[in-house]
Amino acid sequence: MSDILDRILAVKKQEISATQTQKSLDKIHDEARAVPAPRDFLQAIRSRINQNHAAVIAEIKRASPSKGLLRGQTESQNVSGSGHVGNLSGRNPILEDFIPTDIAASYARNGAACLSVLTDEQFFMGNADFLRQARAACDLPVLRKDFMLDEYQVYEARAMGADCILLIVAAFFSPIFQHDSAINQGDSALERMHKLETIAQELGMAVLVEVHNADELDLALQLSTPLIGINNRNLKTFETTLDTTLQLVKHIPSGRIIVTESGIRTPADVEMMLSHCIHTFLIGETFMRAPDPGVALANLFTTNLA
Ligand SMILES: O=C(O)c1ccccc1NCC(=O)[C@H](O)[C@H](O)COP(=O)(O)O
Repeated sequence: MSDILDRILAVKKQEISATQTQKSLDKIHDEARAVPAPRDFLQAIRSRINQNHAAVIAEIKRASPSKGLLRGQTESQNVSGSGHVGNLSGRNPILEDFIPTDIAASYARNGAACLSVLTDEQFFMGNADFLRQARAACDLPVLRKDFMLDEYQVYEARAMGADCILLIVAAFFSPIFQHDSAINQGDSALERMHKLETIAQELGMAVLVEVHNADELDLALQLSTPLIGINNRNLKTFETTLDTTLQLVKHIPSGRIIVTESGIRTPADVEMMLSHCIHTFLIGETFMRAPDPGVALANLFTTNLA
């Protein structure tokens, strides 16, 4: 296995097959159609920008492969119930703990356009319940942040309440997709991405397509979604450089909404992106490490768009 993405995708392959054994594609398909209608992710971004504000997709991420635990505890956490931690005597849950409802409400109060919630359990300590809890605690549209390869995961995303899915182009260039016929079922990378995009759109969800380099961008631009995420994190070294966004943005035609993802930490980072007309940001770690993630958002985004 060459990098973290390959290791994550190998686990996703197992998960997809195990989950389908428990719940059939037909059943998850029905559940996806039975949940309340999706919230408009694109409109939430556009409306913040039209009001002269940066649009922030604020992430709820308990841990990450690059940084380990970011917020909360690893033990005694109730992930399947309310999301609230038991036994808090002597500690301040807002300051110390990972409580998706509180984080989501704070993000909403402080001007986030949308939420992003990690649902991957093994590498990010995420959970589908975190998405459900966060969405129920506010009116913001929610991105299911996970590693999609298969149509089952798109229906599953909608069934858990997601309003947007993520398609990481690198996942479809990976050895596991390219060489495993059980996963690709004869589809090329572009064919599979098209299929997943179409299902998401039919279900009323938006699609954020994510790239790290020019080859991935070529493929992303063949999809119809206007939302193009440029991830500043190198998945082999975990280093982030905002230069990735600045280089790739030159090759994106007008009419797309560019989302700069990963490694945004300081007001200077935000100002630099705004000065290059990049108005949409996906930020996790900087907010997760702050005592109150929503207040950290408000403090990072103090200026209006020009
Ligand atoms: O965050 C990681 O370590 C990571 C490792 C491997 C694949 C993806 C990873 N992160 C997913 C993301 O895209 C970020 O959570 C998101 O862009 C926010 O980044 P940040 O603001 O740096 O937390």
